[in-house]
Amino acid sequence: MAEGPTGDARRASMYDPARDIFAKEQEHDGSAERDNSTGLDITAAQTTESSHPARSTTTSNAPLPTALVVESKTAVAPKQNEAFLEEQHSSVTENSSASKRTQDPSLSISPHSSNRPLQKTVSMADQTHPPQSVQNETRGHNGSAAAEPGQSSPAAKRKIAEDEPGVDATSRNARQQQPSKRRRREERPQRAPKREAPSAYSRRDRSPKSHQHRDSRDSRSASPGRRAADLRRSRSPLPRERSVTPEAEARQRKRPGGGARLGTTGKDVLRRRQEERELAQQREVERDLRDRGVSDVVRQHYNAVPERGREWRKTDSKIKGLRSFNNWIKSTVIQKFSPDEEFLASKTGSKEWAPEAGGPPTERKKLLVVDLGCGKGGDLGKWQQAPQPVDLYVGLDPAEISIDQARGRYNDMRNNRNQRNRRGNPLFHAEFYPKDCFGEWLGDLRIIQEVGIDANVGPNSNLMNARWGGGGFDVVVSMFTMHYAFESEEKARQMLHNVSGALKKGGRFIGVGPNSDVISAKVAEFHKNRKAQKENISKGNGDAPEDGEVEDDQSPEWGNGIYRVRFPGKTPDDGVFRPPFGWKYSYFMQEAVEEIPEYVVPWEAFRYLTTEYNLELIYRRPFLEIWDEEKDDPELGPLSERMGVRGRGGGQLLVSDEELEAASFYHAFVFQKI
Ligand SMILES: C[S@@+](CC[C@H](N)C(=O)[O-])C[C@H]1O[C@@H](n2cnc3c(N)ncnc32)[C@H](O)[C@@H]1O
Repeated sequence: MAEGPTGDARRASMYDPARDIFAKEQEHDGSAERDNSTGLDITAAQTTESSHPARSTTTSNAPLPTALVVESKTAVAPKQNEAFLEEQHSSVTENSSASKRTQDPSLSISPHSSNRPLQKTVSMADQTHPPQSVQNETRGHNGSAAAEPGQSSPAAKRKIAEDEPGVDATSRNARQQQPSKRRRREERPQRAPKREAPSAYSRRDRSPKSHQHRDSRDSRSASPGRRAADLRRSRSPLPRERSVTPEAEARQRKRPGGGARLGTTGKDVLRRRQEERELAQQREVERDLRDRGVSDVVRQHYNAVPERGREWRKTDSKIKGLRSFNNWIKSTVIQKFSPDEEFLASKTGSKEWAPEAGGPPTERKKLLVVDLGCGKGGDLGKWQQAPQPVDLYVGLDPAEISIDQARGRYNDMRNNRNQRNRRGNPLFHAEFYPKDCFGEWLGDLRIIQEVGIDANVGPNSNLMNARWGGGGFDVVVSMFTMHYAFESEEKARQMLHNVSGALKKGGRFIGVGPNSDVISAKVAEFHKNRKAQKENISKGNGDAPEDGEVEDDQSPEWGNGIYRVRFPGKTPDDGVFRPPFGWKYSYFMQEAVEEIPEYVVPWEAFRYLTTEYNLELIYRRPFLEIWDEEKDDPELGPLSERMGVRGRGGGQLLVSDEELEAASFYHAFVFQKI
């Protein structure tokens, strides 16, 4: 049996399994009520059509940068999506009165969504957005100063003095009566803790003017004077967490003896609250343990996958065709979507500089990239070849051994005498950390803080604080990792909070992963065939069933000699995964992974969630369509030959039919932070 939703975080617009909707929570009577302003109904009526996937998808009608708008003619999406995003659109506009928003902060809609219709359902083929130049902004800095390492407390030092041999009690008393130097020092107002120097990445100003200077501020090329000036600049503090609970307020108001004046009712209330708090803590611990169960399996699995080296992968691997194909797809999305508008504009001739024209690459603004689930660093080379040079690459993954291997790979690249890429760009700076990117906040990593991450994103974000916010990364990337986030709503939201928080406005979220349309179609087909089989048998046609042959508890499974997908339990007859979280299946692929648990990422639910985090879809394609569209591109075509996807000189495909079938399980997507 596939697991149901496991997240129970209290947030605006949580998935409500009882009613199969994303509903806003209203606290006034203690019960969750649906708020139509953003609620998303996935009712039975709407989903009846979804078992017939339509060749259409939805996209917002917000204008996009020309260079980044890529029209999809063929992305497959269940029709259900049209209905529920349509509903979302109408309910947002119906309820968008400013007065309502101000009265109830939980209903606040992001500046973007309140200024324009949030969603419109259109076929991607119909997309004709006017260009929009996403303005680079000067953003507020939210990096926080690191605390100084702790020193031993004055009390502890006094205790040591008391125990000092050779010091008699009288002189000790005398010493204690005199206000000691130490005491006087303690009584002086404390100075603010010393701030640590920000890294070169933390001060990257996003105003166009400062672009000219940005690279000179890089720690590796900055002049001492400039760096000193950088260090002198103060950071804006993170918005302080306010005491929001009644208990916290009560604590602040409390005066000596106040407790005695509390009546029995007051004490009962406090006791009840205390019990509630303890219960909530206990639930949190239980949830942590449960989540850690699956995460540990995944982490241990990837830690155990051997690193066999490039030569083996290119020659001896039984799935070398598939490896090459998947790598080419990743390179393709990196090449197409990592550059920013300014860089693309310069390539199309509206600016003078272009790498081919011989301008030094360091004059250009370089990219700051964070890779969620970087594995063993297999994509480092792809980033090194990115058209717009990368300044910083941060690789994160919960598998510590993989992180060590990624770091090793990067060090090998550094030790290579020829570090420059085909375009002459130097090797970027990279850092690697073990991190669960879907269960934890990325902002507790120092390098992420220094570049910039804004906690104030998502459905609960506060408009006032949002003005100051904004992450500092140009690109967040998730290559074959997001399916681990859909274990629960809480994890899916944590992932999006990290992604949106880390991205600056206009930044791109690039990913590849299993395509739920393929999974839904396979599951629906499985149930259809079984139904037909049962009907056939009950009509007396066909052979009598073997014991357990047409049992209800059978579940879908498919694949071929190199890959296999297997659901351990019941699946929806129509292939529509409701609720959208926790649908576990096992995935097996030759050499790459043994059977490990993954979770369906129901595309429409994911799309809906992204809108709550100001992420706008700009591209989505199944892998095989990417090949069809890009294989003859003047750069990507030859790249496919160099990468061993096809023979030299436009030769034949070196990927077997079984490998292509395995590749058809995946799609690529790109969102832009708006
Ligand atoms: C199939 S590998 C992909 C690795 C790499 N992105 C690539 O494309 O080669 C999946 C990776 O996701 C990582 N992963 C699993 N759970 C994760 C989590 N909670 N946060 C970040 N990464 C995770 C695994 O450790 C593993 O390295």
